[in-house]
Amino acid sequence: MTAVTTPPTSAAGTTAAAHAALELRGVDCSYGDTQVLRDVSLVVRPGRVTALIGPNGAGKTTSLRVASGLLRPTTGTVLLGGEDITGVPTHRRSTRGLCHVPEGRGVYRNLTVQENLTMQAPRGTVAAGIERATAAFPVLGQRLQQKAGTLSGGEQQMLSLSAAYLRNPSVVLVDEPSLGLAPIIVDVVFEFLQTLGAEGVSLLLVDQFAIRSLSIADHAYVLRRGRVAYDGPADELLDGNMFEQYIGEGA
Ligand SMILES: Nc1ncnc2c1ncn2[C@@H]1O[C@H](COP(=O)(O)OP(=O)(O)OP(=O)(O)O)[C@@H](O)[C@H]1O
Repeated sequence: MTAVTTPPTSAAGTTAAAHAALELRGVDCSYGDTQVLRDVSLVVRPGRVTALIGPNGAGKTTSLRVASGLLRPTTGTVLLGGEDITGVPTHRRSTRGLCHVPEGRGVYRNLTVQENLTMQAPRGTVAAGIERATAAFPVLGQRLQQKAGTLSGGEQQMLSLSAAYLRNPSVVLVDEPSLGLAPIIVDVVFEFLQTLGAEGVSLLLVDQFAIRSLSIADHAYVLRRGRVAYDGPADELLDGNMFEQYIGEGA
Protein backbone atom coordinates (compact mmCIF):
# COMPACT_ATOMS: atom_id res chain seq x y z
CA MET A 1 0.00 0.00 0.00
CA THR A 2 1.22 3.48 -0.83
CA ALA A 3 0.31 6.01 1.82
CA VAL A 4 -0.60 8.70 -0.62
CA THR A 5 -0.01 10.34 -3.92
CA THR A 6 3.27 9.17 -5.44
CA PRO A 7 2.67 6.64 -8.24
CA PRO A 8 4.34 3.29 -7.51
CA THR A 9 7.63 2.69 -9.30
CA SER A 10 8.20 -0.61 -11.09
CA ALA A 11 11.40 -2.68 -11.00
CA ALA A 12 12.24 -1.32 -14.45
CA GLY A 13 12.25 2.17 -13.01
CA THR A 14 9.25 3.42 -14.97
CA THR A 15 6.21 4.61 -13.11
CA ALA A 16 2.88 2.85 -13.42
CA ALA A 17 1.56 6.23 -14.54
CA ALA A 18 3.58 5.91 -17.75
CA HIS A 19 1.26 3.05 -18.71
CA ALA A 20 -1.96 4.68 -17.54
CA ALA A 21 -5.14 4.41 -19.56
CA LEU A 22 -6.31 7.49 -17.67
CA GLU A 23 -4.56 9.67 -15.15
CA LEU A 24 -5.40 12.64 -12.98
CA ARG A 25 -2.19 14.34 -11.96
CA GLY A 26 -2.11 16.89 -9.14
CA VAL A 27 -5.69 17.98 -9.67
CA ASP A 28 -7.32 20.79 -7.68
CA CYS A 29 -10.95 21.60 -8.43
CA SER A 30 -13.39 24.12 -6.99
CA TYR A 31 -17.05 25.01 -7.20
CA GLY A 32 -16.93 28.79 -7.00
CA ASP A 33 -14.85 29.63 -3.94
CA THR A 34 -15.14 26.16 -2.46
CA GLN A 35 -12.23 23.89 -3.21
CA VAL A 36 -13.31 20.23 -3.24
CA LEU A 37 -10.31 18.42 -4.79
CA ARG A 38 -6.80 18.98 -3.44
CA ASP A 39 -3.81 17.63 -5.31
CA VAL A 40 -5.63 14.50 -6.45
CA SER A 41 -3.48 12.08 -8.42
CA LEU A 42 -4.86 8.78 -9.59
CA VAL A 43 -4.09 6.27 -12.28
CA VAL A 44 -6.44 3.90 -14.10
CA ARG A 45 -4.34 1.10 -15.52
CA PRO A 46 -5.20 -0.44 -18.89
CA GLY A 47 -7.69 -3.28 -18.70
CA ARG A 48 -7.98 -2.98 -14.94
CA VAL A 49 -10.81 -2.07 -12.61
CA THR A 50 -9.99 0.82 -10.27
CA ALA A 51 -12.32 1.59 -7.38
CA LEU A 52 -12.66 5.13 -6.07
CA ILE A 53 -14.29 5.12 -2.68
CA GLY A 54 -14.81 7.43 0.25
CA PRO A 55 -17.47 9.06 2.39
CA ASN A 56 -20.25 11.32 1.12
CA GLY A 57 -18.97 14.61 -0.20
CA ALA A 58 -15.35 13.39 -0.47
CA GLY A 59 -15.13 14.41 -4.13
CA LYS A 60 -15.63 11.14 -6.02
CA THR A 61 -18.22 12.43 -8.51
CA THR A 62 -16.19 15.61 -8.93
CA SER A 63 -13.12 13.52 -9.83
CA LEU A 64 -15.08 11.67 -12.52
CA ARG A 65 -16.43 14.95 -13.86
CA VAL A 66 -12.91 16.32 -14.11
CA ALA A 67 -11.81 13.14 -15.91
CA SER A 68 -14.63 13.35 -18.46
CA GLY A 69 -14.23 17.09 -19.02
CA LEU A 70 -17.48 18.27 -17.45
CA LEU A 71 -15.35 20.24 -14.98
CA ARG A 72 -12.05 21.98 -15.58
CA PRO A 73 -9.44 21.59 -12.84
CA THR A 74 -8.00 24.80 -11.43
CA THR A 75 -4.61 23.10 -11.25
CA GLY A 76 -3.32 19.81 -12.56
CA THR A 77 -3.54 17.64 -15.63
CA VAL A 78 -5.78 14.93 -17.09
CA LEU A 79 -4.13 12.39 -19.37
CA LEU A 80 -5.79 9.79 -21.60
CA GLY A 81 -3.43 7.10 -22.85
CA GLY A 82 -0.55 9.36 -21.82
CA GLU A 83 -1.85 12.34 -23.80
CA ASP A 84 -2.74 15.60 -22.07
CA ILE A 85 -6.48 16.14 -22.57
CA THR A 86 -7.00 18.76 -19.84
CA GLY A 87 -8.37 21.32 -22.30
CA VAL A 88 -10.15 18.85 -24.58
CA PRO A 89 -13.96 19.16 -24.53
CA THR A 90 -16.14 16.29 -23.33
CA HIS A 91 -17.42 15.18 -26.74
CA ARG A 92 -13.88 14.89 -28.09
CA ARG A 93 -12.81 12.82 -25.08
CA SER A 94 -15.74 10.57 -25.90
CA THR A 95 -14.59 10.06 -29.50
CA ARG A 96 -11.13 9.25 -28.13
CA GLY A 97 -12.58 6.34 -26.18
CA LEU A 98 -13.58 7.83 -22.83
CA CYS A 99 -17.13 7.02 -21.73
CA HIS A 100 -18.78 8.54 -18.65
CA VAL A 101 -21.85 6.80 -17.24
CA PRO A 102 -23.10 9.45 -14.83
CA GLU A 103 -25.00 9.03 -11.60
CA GLY A 104 -28.77 9.09 -12.02
CA ARG A 105 -29.38 7.20 -15.26
CA GLY A 106 -28.33 9.24 -18.26
CA VAL A 107 -31.19 8.18 -20.52
CA TYR A 108 -33.51 10.20 -22.77
CA ARG A 109 -36.81 9.55 -21.04
CA ASN A 110 -39.06 10.47 -23.97
CA LEU A 111 -37.24 8.29 -26.47
CA THR A 112 -37.72 4.55 -26.80
CA VAL A 113 -35.06 2.07 -25.74
CA GLN A 114 -34.17 1.51 -29.40
CA GLU A 115 -33.90 5.25 -30.05
CA ASN A 116 -31.70 5.69 -26.98
CA LEU A 117 -29.39 2.90 -28.12
CA THR A 118 -29.32 4.24 -31.68
CA MET A 119 -28.30 7.69 -30.42
CA GLN A 120 -25.39 6.28 -28.45
CA ALA A 121 -23.91 4.08 -31.16
CA PRO A 122 -21.41 5.55 -33.62
CA ARG A 123 -22.67 5.65 -37.24
CA GLY A 124 -22.46 2.29 -38.98
CA THR A 125 -22.37 0.33 -35.73
CA VAL A 126 -25.99 0.63 -34.62
CA ALA A 127 -27.21 -2.89 -35.41
CA ALA A 128 -24.13 -4.57 -33.94
CA GLY A 129 -24.25 -2.28 -30.91
CA ILE A 130 -27.89 -3.03 -30.19
CA GLU A 131 -27.20 -6.73 -30.53
CA ARG A 132 -24.35 -6.50 -28.04
CA ALA A 133 -26.33 -4.41 -25.55
CA THR A 134 -29.37 -6.68 -25.68
CA ALA A 135 -27.17 -9.76 -25.32
CA ALA A 136 -25.72 -8.21 -22.14
CA PHE A 137 -29.15 -7.14 -20.88
CA PRO A 138 -31.81 -9.37 -22.49
CA VAL A 139 -34.63 -7.41 -20.84
CA LEU A 140 -33.74 -4.41 -23.02
CA GLY A 141 -34.33 -6.56 -26.10
CA GLN A 142 -37.90 -7.14 -24.91
CA ARG A 143 -38.47 -3.42 -24.38
CA LEU A 144 -37.03 -1.87 -27.53
CA GLN A 145 -40.22 0.06 -28.35
CA GLN A 146 -40.88 1.21 -24.76
CA LYS A 147 -40.18 4.81 -23.70
CA ALA A 148 -37.06 4.90 -21.51
CA GLY A 149 -38.87 7.02 -18.91
CA THR A 150 -41.33 4.19 -18.29
CA LEU A 151 -38.64 1.58 -17.62
CA SER A 152 -37.96 0.47 -14.07
CA GLY A 153 -34.97 2.03 -12.31
CA GLY A 154 -32.93 -1.11 -12.90
CA GLU A 155 -33.81 -1.23 -16.59
CA GLN A 156 -32.89 2.44 -16.97
CA GLN A 157 -29.55 1.74 -15.36
CA MET A 158 -28.98 -1.15 -17.76
CA LEU A 159 -29.82 1.15 -20.66
CA SER A 160 -27.43 3.76 -19.34
CA LEU A 161 -24.66 1.18 -18.90
CA SER A 162 -25.26 -0.07 -22.44
CA ALA A 163 -23.52 3.07 -23.64
CA ALA A 164 -20.35 1.47 -22.35
CA TYR A 165 -20.84 -1.29 -24.89
CA LEU A 166 -22.23 0.69 -27.79
CA ARG A 167 -19.45 3.24 -27.96
CA ASN A 168 -16.78 0.58 -27.67
CA PRO A 169 -14.74 2.72 -25.28
CA SER A 170 -11.30 2.01 -23.88
CA VAL A 171 -11.93 3.78 -20.57
CA VAL A 172 -15.26 3.86 -18.72
CA LEU A 173 -16.09 6.05 -15.73
CA VAL A 174 -19.08 4.69 -13.83
CA ASP A 175 -20.74 6.73 -11.10
CA GLU A 176 -22.97 4.99 -8.55
CA PRO A 177 -24.38 2.33 -10.89
CA SER A 178 -26.15 0.49 -8.08
CA LEU A 179 -27.86 3.50 -6.52
CA GLY A 180 -31.48 2.74 -5.66
CA LEU A 181 -31.49 -0.72 -7.23
CA ALA A 182 -32.88 -3.96 -5.81
CA PRO A 183 -30.18 -6.43 -4.72
CA ILE A 184 -30.85 -8.79 -7.62
CA ILE A 185 -30.34 -5.95 -10.13
CA VAL A 186 -27.18 -4.87 -8.30
CA ASP A 187 -25.87 -8.37 -9.02
CA VAL A 188 -26.62 -7.93 -12.74
CA VAL A 189 -24.89 -4.55 -12.79
CA PHE A 190 -21.75 -5.81 -11.05
CA GLU A 191 -21.62 -8.85 -13.35
CA PHE A 192 -21.74 -6.50 -16.31
CA LEU A 193 -18.95 -4.33 -14.89
CA GLN A 194 -16.84 -7.40 -14.28
CA THR A 195 -17.46 -8.53 -17.87
CA LEU A 196 -16.36 -5.13 -19.18
CA GLY A 197 -13.16 -5.39 -17.14
CA ALA A 198 -12.55 -8.95 -18.37
CA GLU A 199 -12.95 -7.72 -21.96
CA GLY A 200 -10.06 -5.31 -21.45
CA VAL A 201 -11.95 -2.08 -20.77
CA SER A 202 -10.27 0.15 -18.17
CA LEU A 203 -12.83 1.01 -15.51
CA LEU A 204 -12.93 3.71 -12.87
CA LEU A 205 -15.78 2.77 -10.56
CA VAL A 206 -17.50 4.84 -7.89
CA ASP A 207 -20.16 2.91 -6.00
CA GLN A 208 -21.81 3.09 -2.60
CA PHE A 209 -21.07 -0.61 -2.00
CA ALA A 210 -17.41 -0.24 -1.12
CA ILE A 211 -16.77 -3.90 -0.36
CA ARG A 212 -18.46 -5.01 -3.55
CA SER A 213 -16.48 -2.47 -5.60
CA LEU A 214 -13.23 -3.55 -4.00
CA SER A 215 -14.00 -7.20 -4.69
CA ILE A 216 -14.03 -6.62 -8.47
CA ALA A 217 -11.23 -4.02 -8.46
CA ASP A 218 -7.49 -4.45 -8.89
CA HIS A 219 -6.54 -1.09 -7.44
CA ALA A 220 -8.26 1.34 -5.12
CA TYR A 221 -8.16 4.95 -4.05
CA VAL A 222 -9.85 6.33 -0.99
CA LEU A 223 -10.75 10.00 -1.09
CA ARG A 224 -11.28 11.94 2.10
CA ARG A 225 -12.23 15.59 2.10
CA GLY A 226 -10.94 15.97 -1.44
CA ARG A 227 -7.57 14.31 -0.85
CA VAL A 228 -6.26 10.85 -1.69
CA ALA A 229 -5.92 9.04 1.63
CA TYR A 230 -5.17 5.57 0.23
CA ASP A 231 -3.60 4.45 -3.04
CA GLY A 232 -2.96 0.72 -3.25
CA PRO A 233 -4.20 -2.76 -4.04
CA ALA A 234 -7.96 -3.22 -3.64
CA ASP A 235 -7.60 -6.52 -1.82
CA GLU A 236 -5.40 -4.95 0.87
CA LEU A 237 -8.24 -2.59 1.70
CA LEU A 238 -10.57 -5.53 2.16
CA ASP A 239 -8.50 -6.56 5.15
CA GLY A 240 -10.65 -5.84 8.20
CA ASN A 241 -8.29 -3.42 9.96
CA MET A 242 -7.42 -1.50 6.83
CA PHE A 243 -11.07 -1.20 5.85
CA GLU A 244 -11.93 0.13 9.28
CA GLN A 245 -9.00 2.56 9.20
CA TYR A 246 -9.76 4.04 5.77
CA ILE A 247 -13.45 3.60 5.20
CA GLY A 248 -15.08 2.27 8.34
CA GLU A 249 -16.68 5.31 9.77
CA GLY A 250 -17.48 6.95 6.45
CA ALA A 251 -18.87 4.39 4.03
N1 LIG B 1 -22.39 21.88 -8.45
C1 LIG B 1 -21.87 22.04 -7.21
N2 LIG B 1 -21.80 23.28 -6.65
C2 LIG B 1 -21.26 23.46 -5.42
N3 LIG B 1 -20.78 22.45 -4.66
C3 LIG B 1 -20.85 21.21 -5.16
C4 LIG B 1 -21.39 20.94 -6.45
N4 LIG B 1 -21.32 19.61 -6.69
C5 LIG B 1 -20.75 19.07 -5.59
N5 LIG B 1 -20.46 20.02 -4.68
C6 LIG B 1 -19.81 19.81 -3.36
O1 LIG B 1 -18.53 19.26 -3.60
C7 LIG B 1 -18.22 18.29 -2.61
C8 LIG B 1 -17.87 16.99 -3.31
O2 LIG B 1 -19.02 16.50 -3.97
P1 LIG B 1 -19.02 15.15 -4.81
O3 LIG B 1 -20.37 14.98 -5.40
O4 LIG B 1 -17.87 15.13 -5.71
O5 LIG B 1 -18.75 14.09 -3.65
P2 LIG B 1 -18.96 12.51 -3.65
O6 LIG B 1 -17.75 11.94 -2.99
O7 LIG B 1 -19.28 12.02 -5.00
O8 LIG B 1 -20.20 12.37 -2.67
P3 LIG B 1 -21.42 11.31 -2.64
O9 LIG B 1 -20.83 9.99 -2.23
O10 LIG B 1 -22.30 11.88 -1.57
O11 LIG B 1 -22.06 11.29 -4.00
C9 LIG B 1 -19.44 18.18 -1.71
O12 LIG B 1 -19.19 18.93 -0.56
C10 LIG B 1 -20.56 18.79 -2.53
O13 LIG B 1 -21.53 19.41 -1.71
